[in-house]
Amino acid sequence: MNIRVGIVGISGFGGGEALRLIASHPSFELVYAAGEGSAGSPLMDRFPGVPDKLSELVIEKWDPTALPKLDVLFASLPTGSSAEALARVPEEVKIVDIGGDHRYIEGWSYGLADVWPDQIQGRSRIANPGCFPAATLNALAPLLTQRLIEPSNIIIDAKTGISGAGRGGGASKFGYAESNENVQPYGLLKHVHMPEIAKTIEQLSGGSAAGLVFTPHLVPMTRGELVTIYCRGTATTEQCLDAARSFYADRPFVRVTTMPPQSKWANGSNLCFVSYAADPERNLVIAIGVVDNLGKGAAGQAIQNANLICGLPVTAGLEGAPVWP
Ligand SMILES: NC(=O)C1=CN([C@@H]2O[C@H](COP(=O)(O)OP(=O)(O)OC[C@H]3O[C@@H](n4cnc5c(N)ncnc54)[C@H](OP(=O)(O)O)[C@@H]3O)[C@@H](O)[C@H]2O)C=CC1
Ligand SMILES: CC(=O)N[C@@H](CCC(=O)OP(=O)(O)O)C(=O)O
Repeated sequence: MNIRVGIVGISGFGGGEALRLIASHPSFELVYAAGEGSAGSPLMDRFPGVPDKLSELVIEKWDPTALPKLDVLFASLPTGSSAEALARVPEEVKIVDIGGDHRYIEGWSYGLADVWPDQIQGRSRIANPGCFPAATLNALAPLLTQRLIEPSNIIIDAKTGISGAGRGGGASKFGYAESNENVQPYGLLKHVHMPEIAKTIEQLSGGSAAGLVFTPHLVPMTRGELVTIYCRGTATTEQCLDAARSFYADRPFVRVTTMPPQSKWANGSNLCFVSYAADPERNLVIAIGVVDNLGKGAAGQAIQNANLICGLPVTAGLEGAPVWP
């Protein structure tokens, strides 16, 4: 079965990763590529390694009212620039928005695909989670649903590869000289991912996430993301691991490990690794989550969501092993 798909924002990091995954997807056929500055370029010029079957495709100027016949559109536009245009996409075209404009917005389902796939199946407007929420919420979901931690006392310390900031334009602040051998905290106290993390914590636990603290750091790697989450609770390490093993028993993309996971384990894949260490006497639970920011953090989870809304096996096109080293 061929499902006709398009990508807007294909020249960017998220769009490019969606292209890579769709190129080898068993059911998706890429028939539409769009952008702004890249419009008019043959796909081959932007991505010289693109498979032959896609070599004729030319990037079009993004116009939601001039789409070819499409079943699914992946939108990978800068947050803040997709809401108005996506509202004009015909109703019959399903949308997965990789950007941040539709998270917890009426009419859109929050696509936390490993946690609540049943809330995604059958929908046609999916807001993909941000990259940090993807790593964080997958690690926390088993603990919150089993009431093993207090939802109101969670501190997230996150590290991300530079590609998390996107390809950017000429004014990009993430050149080699600034980023290499440098660690940079940012978004203190008010990062844009706080609301979606807090809302999901509250939804999963039924309690308040009022004390949430989240501090991301840019580290000098291309891809990858690791979150270390400090929580209050009296569960043991084994109880946390068991809760996660049973929560993710039939979820192919989340691996529960006893060893603390490393960012490289997930690179190039849609996998998420979670692990836990707890000391009941100190009322302390540490949860760790690892994703590839462009995989589970963006395009991988977007394909997973598209599989769910198209009624395909959830693993279709996502079975490739991570890249290592
Ligand atoms: N990078 C990551 O790890 C993650 C990113 N995201 C989100 O995904 C979205 C895309 O991010 P990312 O790929 O990193 O960003 P990039 O900056 O790499 O790419 C964004 C692309 O959007 C296109 N674009 C910008 N403005 C317009 C417009 N007006 N019309 C059409 N196309 C436009 C640009 O294409 P052109 O070259 O043609 O101008 C550009 O290539 C963002 O919302 C981001 O926050 C989410 C999770 C993780
Ligand atoms: C390194 C870096 O800048 N990362 C981005 C997260 C990318 C992402 O998930 O963005 P959206 O929520 O906009 O989709 C950030 O912290 O904002």
